[in-house]
Amino acid sequence: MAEIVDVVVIGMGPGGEAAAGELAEAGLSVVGIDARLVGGECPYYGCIPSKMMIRAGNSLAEGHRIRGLAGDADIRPDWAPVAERIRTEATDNWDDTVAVERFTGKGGQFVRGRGTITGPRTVTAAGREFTVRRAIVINTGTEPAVPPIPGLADVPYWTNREAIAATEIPESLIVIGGGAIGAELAQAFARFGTRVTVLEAAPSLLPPEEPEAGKLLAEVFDEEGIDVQIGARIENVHYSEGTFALNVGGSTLTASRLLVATGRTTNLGALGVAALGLDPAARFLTPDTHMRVADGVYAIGDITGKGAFTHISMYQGAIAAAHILGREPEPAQYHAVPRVTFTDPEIGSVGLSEAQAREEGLNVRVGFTDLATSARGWLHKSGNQGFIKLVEDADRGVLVGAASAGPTGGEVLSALTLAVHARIPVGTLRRMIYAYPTFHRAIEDALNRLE
Ligand SMILES: Cc1cc2nc3c(=O)[nH]c(=O)nc-3n(C[C@H](O)[C@H](O)[C@H](O)COP(=O)(O)OP(=O)(O)OC[C@H]3O[C@@H](n4cnc5c(N)ncnc54)[C@H](O)[C@@H]3O)c2cc1C
Ligand SMILES: NC(=O)c1ccc[n+]([C@@H]2O[C@H](COP(=O)([O-])OP(=O)(O)OC[C@H]3O[C@@H](n4cnc5c(N)ncnc54)[C@H](O)[C@@H]3O)[C@@H](O)[C@H]2O)c1
Repeated sequence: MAEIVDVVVIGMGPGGEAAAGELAEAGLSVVGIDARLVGGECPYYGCIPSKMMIRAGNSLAEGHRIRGLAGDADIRPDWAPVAERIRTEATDNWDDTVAVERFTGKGGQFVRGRGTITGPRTVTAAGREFTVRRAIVINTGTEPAVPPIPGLADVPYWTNREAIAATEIPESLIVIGGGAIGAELAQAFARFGTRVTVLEAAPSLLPPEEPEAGKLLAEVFDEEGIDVQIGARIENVHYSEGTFALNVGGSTLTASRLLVATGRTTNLGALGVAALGLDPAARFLTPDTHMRVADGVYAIGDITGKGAFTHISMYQGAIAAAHILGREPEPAQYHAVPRVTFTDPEIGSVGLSEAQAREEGLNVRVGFTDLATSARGWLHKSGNQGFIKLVEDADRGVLVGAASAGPTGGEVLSALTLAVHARIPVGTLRRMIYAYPTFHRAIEDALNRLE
């Protein structure tokens, strides 16, 4: 017999967990369903533990920068504290008891299992059937995508999940994919002494970002001894006795570990979206500005294809929860989505790239400045690589996109995100006073170079 509740949240990623908690606290009867861990990819296999690895790797890199700036240092990397921190502080040994209790403490009911939509208002999970009075919220996220390279499916490759859980540093690592995951993890492992090769099929690292970002990262990786092969065509993969062998462009590359970081995949068919009249073969669900994909059905997070970032999941979750509660949330806007790849230098960007702005037919002016030649970059010296790039819609006199690469590129991005989000006139940005000698003062230089 179906259990009648107000809301069912299928998948408890960051936005789903927050929305389910908010709805339960507001007094609705809420069932949260997750097949794996409450909180989703970010706390257990993504943002949080990967940034712990990166923080540790960056501290090693800073240690190496002592030479030439402040004397000498004897750096001996040790992965053990990183693995321990990830196990105990980040993931509770991949145990979500605290998150489950946080939700049930707000009055929610948690069901561990795979949720399937069986009708416009019904969901099944763990042998139970739920009928909703108000809403179904879909926050099922993504799974690592594995490309159809001959032999790959038969070898014990890592995805981000195994890489994050590594208790020992691999002697050598081949990373397939030089996107956000591949670039971040490649550099983190390399800084602990792993010999790393990155194979990227596109003509640059981080292909959706400005080409200057991919070029900069390739230069830095080269300086750090990371082998980067762009335009890579992997013919096949073999594995024998602890060694992976990849045939790439006529030569054979070997390593003790192989990380597949080639994007993400979804499975709307298995979720049962056909029962809602939606296309089960589609890759993403396309919500309206209040996150509805059908009457009484909301979708949030990576599954919406609006940017696979925790901040998008949280943003959309808050809108969906407010709408379900009958409030009038501001419609979702995506013209100023910020993103930061936490390599060193960090690569931050917001809004449109130059190429996207030109594709949209805008009258584009671009301002570019090299961070290393700014006052702060020059005095920072070692580790000062970076740039600011601004993309202006010259007809409206506002920035529609910007990129900020550098030691604190993600933090400098905040000013640029505000400018794009609030459509602040370029004239106003030019009249602003930029503190000397900050990294963000380079924004003023880039503004003066708009042409
Ligand atoms: C290595 C890595 C690093 C990252 N770093 C960052 C970062 O620094 N910053 C950032 O903003 N983003 C980062 N991301 C992306 C970020 O993790 C995701 O965008 C974020 O988790 C939001 O995803 P989501 O809300 O769609 O759900 P997810 O986090 O993907 O969670 C979905 C949940 O749904 C569950 N589920 C799926 N199907 C079902 C079903 N049928 N029934 C029940 N449960 C189901 C899953 O078990 C999972 O718990 C990173 C990702 C990775 C992999
Ligand atoms: N700091 C962050 O915010 C952060 C960090 C990690 C991940 N993420 C999110 O997670 C998503 C997934 O990350 P990802 O790195 O897996 O995906 P991605 O789409 O960012 O990068 C995948 C890369 O793999 C390449 N590729 C695909 N097939 C290939 C093949 N056969 N051979 C060689 N290269 C191939 C693609 O050209 C692409 O550059 C990202 O899009 C991002 O939104 C965010």
